[in-house]
Amino acid sequence: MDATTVSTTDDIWSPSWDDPFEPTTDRDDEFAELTDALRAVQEAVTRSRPTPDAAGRTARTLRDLAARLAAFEVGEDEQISGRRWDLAGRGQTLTPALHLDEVTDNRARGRVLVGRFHSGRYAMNGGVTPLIFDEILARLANSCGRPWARTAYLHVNYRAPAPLDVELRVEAEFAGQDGRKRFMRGAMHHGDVLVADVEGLWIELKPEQTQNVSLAVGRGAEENS
Ligand SMILES: CCCCCCCCCCCC(=O)SCCNC(=O)CCNC(=O)[C@H](O)C(C)(C)COP(=O)(O)OP(=O)(O)OC[C@H]1O[C@@H](n2cnc3c(N)ncnc32)[C@H](O)[C@@H]1OP(=O)(O)O
Repeated sequence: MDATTVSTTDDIWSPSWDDPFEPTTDRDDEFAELTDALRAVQEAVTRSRPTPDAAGRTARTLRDLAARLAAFEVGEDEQISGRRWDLAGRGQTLTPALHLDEVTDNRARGRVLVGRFHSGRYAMNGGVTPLIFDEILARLANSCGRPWARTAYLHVNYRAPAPLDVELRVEAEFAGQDGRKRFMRGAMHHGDVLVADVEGLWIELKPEQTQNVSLAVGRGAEENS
């Protein structure tokens, strides 16, 4: 490991901003297991063609599980999902689980395997490619103590269909900085085949931009009523 290379341990994935989203302390493997199980359900539902009776029974079981978890509901700043920086996929299931192998000051690389849940037809859905790029580029843009920045754009070029159920390599590069603007680049490969590449812009947030946008929108609606 050279001087600029960082390991994929918890402290690296701790975000650099001031608290409210401080990584959760209950780093139980059971939550990782729960996320994996949810991914398995997503995949199984997608792959299946159940009878109406089986679909109905499964739906009732899933609703029952949702009701049981509702008893543990917390605010977004307290939830675990999306904040398990140590896990591939951060404990969320919107994006395919990205395994990050390396993040340095200016480069990141990882691997991802996409199942049928994220399929368009026989290949990865076109909307999923930006999700994966956003994940790795954002990690790099916001890593190594840099103040928090938000995606301004992602320009994705689709070069070849991305096959399912095989490992895809994903790379990101910190291409340059101009004031608050951070220019990012990335690429996705299957073997030697370039599947997609991307250019992205991240903008460092001003303090007032770190507020809860949804709350601000809610307040605006109340004031206008
Ligand atoms: C404590 C709790 C923490 C909490 C922290 C919470 C962080 C949440 C982060 C979540 C991460 C995400 O999921 S991000 C989700 C997806 N992204 C978003 O929702 C972003 C929505 N957009 C925005 O919020 C805003 O547009 C920003 C922040 C990106 C930029 O707005 P701004 O700060 O007013 O910037 P502005 O002055 O207009 O522009 C600055 C410079 O960037 C350039 N610029 C701006 N946008 C673009 C663009 N799309 N394409 C080209 N260039 C652009 C401008 O020309 C200018 O260049 P020059 O004139 O200086 O040369």
